[in-house]
Amino acid sequence: MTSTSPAVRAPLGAVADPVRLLRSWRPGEGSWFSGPQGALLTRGTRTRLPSGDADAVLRHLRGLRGGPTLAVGALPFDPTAPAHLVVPEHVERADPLGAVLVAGPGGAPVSGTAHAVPAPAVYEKMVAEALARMETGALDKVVLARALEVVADGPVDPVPMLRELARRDPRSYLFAVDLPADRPGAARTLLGASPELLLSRRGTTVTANPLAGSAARSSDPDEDRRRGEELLASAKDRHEHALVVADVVERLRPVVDDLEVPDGPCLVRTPTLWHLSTTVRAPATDPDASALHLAQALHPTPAVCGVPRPAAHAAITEIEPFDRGFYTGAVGWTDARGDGEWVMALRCGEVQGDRVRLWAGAGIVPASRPADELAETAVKLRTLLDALGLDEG
Ligand SMILES: C=C(O[C@@H]1C=C(C(=O)O)C=C[C@H]1O)C(=O)O
Repeated sequence: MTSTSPAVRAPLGAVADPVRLLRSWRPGEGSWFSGPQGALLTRGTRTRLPSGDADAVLRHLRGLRGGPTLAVGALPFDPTAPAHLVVPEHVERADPLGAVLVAGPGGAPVSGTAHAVPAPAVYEKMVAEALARMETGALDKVVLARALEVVADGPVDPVPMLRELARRDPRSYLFAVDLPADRPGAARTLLGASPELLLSRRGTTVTANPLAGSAARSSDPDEDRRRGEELLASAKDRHEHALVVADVVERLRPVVDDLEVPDGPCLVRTPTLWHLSTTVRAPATDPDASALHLAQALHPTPAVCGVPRPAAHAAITEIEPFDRGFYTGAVGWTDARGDGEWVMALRCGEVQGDRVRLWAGAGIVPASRPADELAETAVKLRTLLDALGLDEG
């Protein structure tokens, strides 16, 4: 059995007040993660890990004496690209933000311009191109994304953005990951409010919660309920969802025993969208299969890539006009016991200096229509645009 520091071993009980902890996050100083199981704030960098190799990371963490024995960071969409993982100097944990009202001033509206990459009409052509590839039978599903480049009139402060994301959806997986700056003096932060758990391992339980299949919410409660029910009954969305669950199950089965898989999806909601959701669970039996190992066994799932994976990955590389970087990768932590939580890097943006880049994608299957998929990405972009107080343009 490995020894771990009290900070890491502490149950996710009340160690600190989550709202106070959220308010103390500062860009360039550490990272923030919160979700239904609790909140975690890191400060400082004790070691920057040279690679995301899960065996090497677990060995490193188990060899540490004193200080936090966990690594936090981000895995890129492309599993062959470098991960960003650090062992922090300090870790503080707190209860979940839950429904706690994150009071105080909301987001600070940013003034500036947003430029779509590519233009919306080009995104529709990208979807049409994916549909043409599907006709040959080489591709069953692919997730295609687009980006918005915001150029602000001055430096963008991610602190009020994080608070605003928390205020709007305290139950989401909220994150602000300190990334290595690529310009001197400007902290670089990946921040967002994701609805999707890639994988967690806590004590004796492994959990994955793939989402796929989406519908915009409505401010009218009857219409909102109708849209949720329509999504749950939609053959197109259930098919899109089933492809993801099948892949997650196929990749988890060899590495865990006794996987529990529900018969069908249920609905989950964010402030702007309904999603189809399936939670799969298994007992955690292998002490050396850490949360990072298991997350990497799944990533990239067809919720963000497609089926078959090689053809979908190739389509994304050829059709999307940018490198996704950490968007549709995963953010989170893994510790010396093997516990950890990795969340899909979705509904997020990267802030550095006066620039913010936001992304959103949609799963394309043969029954998809380009205009609907464009509309879905527009709704997904709202999460970050609302935190910035901006419109798409
Ligand atoms: C790709 C994104 O979301 C993913 C795609 C979904 C879909 O196509 O229905 C739903 C949830 C996510 O797995 C995104 O938010 O950018």
